[in-house]
Amino acid sequence: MGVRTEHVQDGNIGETLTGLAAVIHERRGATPDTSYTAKLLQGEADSLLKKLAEEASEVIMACKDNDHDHIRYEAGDLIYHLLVTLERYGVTLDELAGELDARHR
Ligand SMILES: N=c1c2ncn([C@@H]3O[C@H](COP(=O)(O)OP(=O)(O)OP(=O)(O)O)[C@@H](O)[C@H]3O)c2ncn1[C@@H]1O[C@H](COP(=O)(O)O)[C@@H](O)[C@H]1O
Repeated sequence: MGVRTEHVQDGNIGETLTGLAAVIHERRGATPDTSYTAKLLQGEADSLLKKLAEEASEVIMACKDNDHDHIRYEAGDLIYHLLVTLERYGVTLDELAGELDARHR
């Protein structure tokens, strides 16, 4: 686990996810030497998928500890790695939104 963020202000989830997904998309063309995201996008697919599973486990462990700040921090890692995974496999955020919307209409 990296340095835990103890105090954060609320944000706008739509803007945040859209902005982060756009940066991740741009990293398709970046060099893996300078960008962790580019390394996940261009390296072995299994390395990314393993990382995704690890991050999910870290969220679960934080929940077991009932540690609010830690849950938020690990959820951030999980969502970031999920966004990288969606980018790598060509699923857009608009598609994801459509999938979720179709379930509660
Ligand atoms: N949002 C993130 C983001 N969240 C998490 N991470 C990385 O995901 C990794 C998480 O790994 P771990 O949980 O294993 O934590 P760790 O501290 O590295 O390792 P351990 O101590 O657990 O062994 C860390 O390397 C984090 O830096 C992220 N890396 C990048 N971004 C964003 O992605 C965009 C592109 O950044 P570059 O990757 O630098 O191009 C930018 O907007 C960044 O802010």
